Amino acid sequence: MTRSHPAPRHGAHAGSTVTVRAPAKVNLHLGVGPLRPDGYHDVITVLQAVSLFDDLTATVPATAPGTSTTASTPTAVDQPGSDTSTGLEITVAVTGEGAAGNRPATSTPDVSIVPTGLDNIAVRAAHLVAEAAGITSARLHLALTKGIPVAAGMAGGSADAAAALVACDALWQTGLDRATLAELAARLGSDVPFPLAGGTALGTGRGEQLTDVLATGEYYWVFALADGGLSTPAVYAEFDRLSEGRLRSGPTPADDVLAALRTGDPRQLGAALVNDLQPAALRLRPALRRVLSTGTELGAVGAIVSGSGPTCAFLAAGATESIELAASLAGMGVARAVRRAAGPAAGARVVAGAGTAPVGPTGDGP
Ligand SMILES: C[C@](O)(CO)[C@H](O)COP(=O)(O)OP(=O)(O)OC[C@H]1O[C@@H](n2ccc(N)nc2=O)[C@H](O)[C@@H]1O
Ligand SMILES: Nc1ncnc2c1ncn2[C@@H]1O[C@H](COP(=O)(O)OP(=O)(O)OP(=O)(O)O)[C@@H](O)[C@H]1O
Repeated sequence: MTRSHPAPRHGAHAGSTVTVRAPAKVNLHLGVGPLRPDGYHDVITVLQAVSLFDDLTATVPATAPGTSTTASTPTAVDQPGSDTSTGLEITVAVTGEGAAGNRPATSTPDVSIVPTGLDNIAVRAAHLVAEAAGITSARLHLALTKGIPVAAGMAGGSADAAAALVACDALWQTGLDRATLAELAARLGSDVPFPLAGGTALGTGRGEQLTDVLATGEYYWVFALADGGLSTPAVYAEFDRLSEGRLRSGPTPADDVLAALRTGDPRQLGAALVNDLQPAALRLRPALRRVLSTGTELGAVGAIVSGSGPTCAFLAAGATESIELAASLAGMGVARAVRRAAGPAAGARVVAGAGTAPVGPTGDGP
């Protein structure tokens, strides 16, 4: 069965709106196996959601796409874009990290800009929800407020995709269950199921198969953001180049990180952090070596490239130490910007509009 514009009785009349907040991630362990025939790598990874967020507001526009205006703060930059490739008419506006014109002059434009057409992963997510629910015609405006740096190894696009899945499900009242949303998420990208779930989880397969892990404690992170982004496929390709000729079996298991998470001791976790993509990221961005050593010298109990980079993640011994570390790191001038965050944070959830749920205590940052 197909439906045209979702009917008012479903709550998706013009002006209906829902805002979903989704978290960034850091890989506490990223073991990478050899290249598979399908172009992916088997991984064993432990992911933690941290309190850097993207907010996605999905609205049924009151006016025709292209003529709608978007609310923005005086300093924000909007990128109106339109996807009308199907019966879905979707416009996108971006403010914050990755909005065009709002990035440092030295950044690489192709990976650091958030696209606003069908190539925006949130738009693709909306298409998947419509398809799963049998909706063939609808108008939608997606306003992204990005707090997660773009192409930075923190799964910002994946967070937006997870947010769009939850937002469209709520806005269109499609009633898709969590397992179906997780399945759609895995089709969008290896990292997408995780920001849907949040918390701390073990990822296997290409990273999309998640299992809960027993984790105690709260962890205080400091992130050193870099100018420009790194392309995830390029970092994996560099990983392949570096491992060429070496006999490699499967990805390294995450036992040390899992044991540390059970104790809740940040020092133990800091010593156990592993990222098999780090040598590749450092090869592509040699300057990150200095960022990592600076954080360690300033007292971080763990220092690692986040995912495919170029963000560097530092684990602090506690909340106070994270404030001191962030201030010192910012003062050293080795990073474009420094952000503090706590983990684990909650997964993608409605924070305003239909079905608003209260924001949890770990959901709003340190
Ligand atoms: C580096 C990580 O962020 C760690 O969590 C993820 O592995 C990347 O996940 P992602 O950005 O969602 O990646 P996808 O969109 O699924 O894949 C993009 C590209 O990254 C490479 N890729 C990704 C995941 C994986 N397990 N092996 C890969 O080789 C492939 O070249 C793929 O074409
Ligand atoms: N909503 C979006 N937000 C950010 N980037 C997007 C979005 N949609 C598409 N992209 C594209 O995806 C690319 C990767 O961006 P993203 O911020 O997800 O990188 P990442 O955090 O390094 O990814 P990961 O950690 O999952 O490998 C960008 O270069 C951008 O062109």
